[in-house]
Amino acid sequence: MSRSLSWDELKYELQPWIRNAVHGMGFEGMTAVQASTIPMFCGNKDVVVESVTGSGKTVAFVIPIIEKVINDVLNGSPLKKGHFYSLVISPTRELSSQIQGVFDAFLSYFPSEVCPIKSQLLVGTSASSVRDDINFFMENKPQILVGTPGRVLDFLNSVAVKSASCGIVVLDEADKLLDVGFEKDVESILNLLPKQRRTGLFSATISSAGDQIFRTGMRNPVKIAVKSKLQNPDTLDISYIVVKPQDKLQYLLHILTHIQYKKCIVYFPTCTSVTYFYSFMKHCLTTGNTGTEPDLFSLHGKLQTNSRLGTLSKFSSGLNKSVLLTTDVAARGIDIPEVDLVLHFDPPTSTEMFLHRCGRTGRANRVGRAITFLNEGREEDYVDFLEVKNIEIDEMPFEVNVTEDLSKKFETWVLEDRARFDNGVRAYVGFIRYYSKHTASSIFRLQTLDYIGLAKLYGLIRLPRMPEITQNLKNDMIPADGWLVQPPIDLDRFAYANPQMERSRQEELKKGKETEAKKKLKSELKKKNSSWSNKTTAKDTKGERKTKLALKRKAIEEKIAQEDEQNEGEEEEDWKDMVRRSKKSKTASQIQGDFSEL
Ligand SMILES: Nc1ncnc2c1ncn2[C@@H]1O[C@H](COP(=O)(O)OP(=O)(O)OP(=O)(O)O)[C@@H](O)[C@H]1O
Repeated sequence: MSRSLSWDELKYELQPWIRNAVHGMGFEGMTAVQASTIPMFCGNKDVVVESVTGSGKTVAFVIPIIEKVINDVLNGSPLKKGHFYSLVISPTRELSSQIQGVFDAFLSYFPSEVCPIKSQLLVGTSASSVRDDINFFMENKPQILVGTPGRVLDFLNSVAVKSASCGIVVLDEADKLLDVGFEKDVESILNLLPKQRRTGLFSATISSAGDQIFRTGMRNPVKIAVKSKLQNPDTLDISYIVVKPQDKLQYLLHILTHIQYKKCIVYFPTCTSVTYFYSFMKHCLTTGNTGTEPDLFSLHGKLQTNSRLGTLSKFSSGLNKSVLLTTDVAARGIDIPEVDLVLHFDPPTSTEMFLHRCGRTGRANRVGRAITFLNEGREEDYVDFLEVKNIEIDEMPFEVNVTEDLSKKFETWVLEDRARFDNGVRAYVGFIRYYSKHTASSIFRLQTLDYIGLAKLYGLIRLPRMPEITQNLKNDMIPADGWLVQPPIDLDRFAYANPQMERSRQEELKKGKETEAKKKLKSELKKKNSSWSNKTTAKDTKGERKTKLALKRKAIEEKIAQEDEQNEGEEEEDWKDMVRRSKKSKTASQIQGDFSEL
């Protein structure tokens, strides 16, 4: 998006009110992807569009959809009950809501006296059901629908909704939608739509969708790729910093409180790690009181839709320096112009996700910076790996001087509430599972992970028992009984701050102790019985030995008798002496044998 072209150069005649809209919205020129996509998609072509993050792909499909819908409204027969003209699918609720916002921004310029053009959002929320969506749809008669795959499919499956008039469909973040997880729903949606339709696939990383593209039922699609040699936008500066895992949080807090930025997004590996670090970071920032602390927000996929959308809107509109802690749920498509810093607490599991995360900044020709933390050791190879993939990355251009040691503060904070300890363990275990899913598996290896350093990063007081640790950490490196603090904590007395949770823990503890006592009693009884039976077996073996001895004695006596018969006149020997002699000779020969083998 380095150079913008005049809208006059567009090889398609836009409706006058759309020309007014683009200028009204401050889009003085068009971007390269808009210049190449709009004429194709407005003509009768199916399109597959790949262009770097923040290059204006949304407008590149919003204009053709509006053009077509208005054409249908003005020139076709009136839209029948339960019908709609177009559909946009995106992988997340946030992105769907954002896309609907772009439609509405354009449509606010449309002269409503002609005929109102409306859009409707279809995403799962606890506040509204599919039935509510259908009722709203029947009442408001929107021509344009935007939503996430699950809710769109449920909606289209209703008998009240008719898909026959849908003439244009867009899959935004198409590679994600065609990937496992969404692919089945998306395929079912496409099967419900008329075959004679226009289809557009859009993403910054569409090449990774591979053959899946051909399963979307497109007819001779035009591939539009707006790219330079690099996969990241020119205005986006990507750098890395190598740290010991246990120092990472100090570095993060230092960067967030010491460098210049307006809005920052920090990506964590899992929902649990977002919640966990959010609580501790909030604690650190509120007790820091240096006046440079940013406002902190958290967002992840396990939160209710309304709360997610609310957080995103507060983060976007806040006037203070703000930080959003999140997961990959907010990695694709989210467009918040003021975001000028992105931090990867850990690199994501795929290169595509790395590009999408970084691409939340440096959008639309604005300057942005993305920094990724790399754990000391093997992870440093990630730099070369990205360069091979045409992603330019340099060492972070400034020093971080961390003086404060957070470990004591973290330990005190964790010991205040057992729930924090539980969450820390959950976050740590979740991270290790996440780590095993890296596509660059020769770099991100479980075998070389610093399990103890990471446990310190997660504020753990004790290492959890998990196969990844026992298989990859040498026994002498595992601290006694897994304790990372000395003296060890009395876990029975480690309480939850929440009284209800503590009450049920106490009950469980009591029950556990009772079962333990019962078990002990049972095992003692078993021991008693088993020693009696052991005695019996001992008796048995004693008896057996006696019989064997008697047999042996009998054999010797017979032998003596035979020899006596043969050697008459020789002195009669006591059989006991003979036994002694034979035993002695056996031992002697044995010793001789042993020596000879030396
Ligand atoms: N012609 C234009 N001139 C200036 N800014 C534009 C233009 N078109 C779009 N923009 C702005 O560029 C920003 C990025 O646009 P958009 O969200 O569509 O990017 P994208 O290519 O879809 O990115 P991603 O791949 O991250 O989803 C938005 O803030 C949008 O308002």
